[in-house]
Amino acid sequence: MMKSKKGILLINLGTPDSPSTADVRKYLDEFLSDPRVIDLNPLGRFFLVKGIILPTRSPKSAATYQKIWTENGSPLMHYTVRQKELLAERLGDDYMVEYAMRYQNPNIEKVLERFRKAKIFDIKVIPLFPQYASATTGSVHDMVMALVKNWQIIPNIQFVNSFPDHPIMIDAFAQLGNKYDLAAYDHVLFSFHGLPKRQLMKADPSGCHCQQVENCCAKININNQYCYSAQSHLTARSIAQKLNIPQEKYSICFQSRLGKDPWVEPYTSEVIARLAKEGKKKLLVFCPAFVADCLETTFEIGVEYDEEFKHLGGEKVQLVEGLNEHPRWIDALEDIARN
Ligand SMILES: C=CC1=C(C)c2cc3[nH]c(cc4nc(cc5[nH]c(cc1n2)c(C)c5CCC(=O)O)C(CCC(=O)O)=C4C)c(C)c3C=C
Ligand SMILES: [Fe+2]
Ligand SMILES: [Fe+2]
Repeated sequence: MMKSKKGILLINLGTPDSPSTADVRKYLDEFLSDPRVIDLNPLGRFFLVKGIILPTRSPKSAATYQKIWTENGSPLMHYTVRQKELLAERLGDDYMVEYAMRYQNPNIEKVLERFRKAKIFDIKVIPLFPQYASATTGSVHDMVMALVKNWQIIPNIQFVNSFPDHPIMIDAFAQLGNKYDLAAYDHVLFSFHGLPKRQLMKADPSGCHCQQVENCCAKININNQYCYSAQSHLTARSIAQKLNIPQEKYSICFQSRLGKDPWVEPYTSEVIARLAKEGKKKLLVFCPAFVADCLETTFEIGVEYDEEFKHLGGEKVQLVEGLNEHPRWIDALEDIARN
């Protein structure tokens, strides 16, 4: 067989084209209409998204996006582009590296067409989510499969599922943490993006482990190996171990709850309130569900939770910046791409 280049496709979640209310609404509409994200019946989802969430959340989210928007645009977009460029430099001429976003632009269909035009039919899809969730990685895989299913030559696609304890990525998070004097902080938080509890339970093939066994996420086993929460715990434990943070000095929590349904616990806001009540003054917060700074880290943790903690008597919530362009993270991406 002729040797052609190998394709590497990095895919992140997506971000609005601009921080205007109209563009944010368009983005939220596409995102929240995905049945893997709002996993209700189609009619229920339609009324919830179009009738309730979009009219109320679009202007509010747009105001927040305006605060985090930089001269380079959305941080999530900027760092995804840089990650693609830096990875391409590492991989050299044997590879064609592209990036796409699951929602909005650049869309996956257009980018897959670039591979087809370049006659590249050996493609590795790397969703930029260290922990698997049907709402993120699952949705990316679903979309790629739907798009290539009608191609004459169905490409040889390798789907990366997750990499919650990738040793080089863990090392990258640890190097970022080491920029701070850990001894100067009263407590360390590992705050992950949240997920509705029912979506966790759907990832348990036994139906009798997740949320039913005490400390169901404390160890990875056959029933929780694809559980977003169990994988998040694994990531946090691995970073804490690498940084020698004792168990009593760190907590794992989940942020960004949307709607009234129960989401994975404990909620970051409640953990922060408890720590303030216990008299803790300085918190260091890692956000290891994200490989780039974005609205959910820069604003929600770095601004909103900092203000909330101060209001409750604390002094500082210090956000550890995202992996972004860190060379050790690019090492990890290179390893994932090559192996
Ligand atoms: C890192 C993994 C992510 C999971 C899991 C996830 C699940 C999830 N998210 C929502 C709703 C929203 N998320 C929003 C922003 C957002 N989410 C992620 C990642 C995960 N989401 C990222 C990287 C971002 C930031 C994008 C950016 O442009 O910076 C938003 C939009 C912002 C806002 O209005 O708060 C919503 C809404 C649900 C419902 C969900 C699981 C079901
Ligand atoms: Fe999200
Ligand atoms: Fe669990």
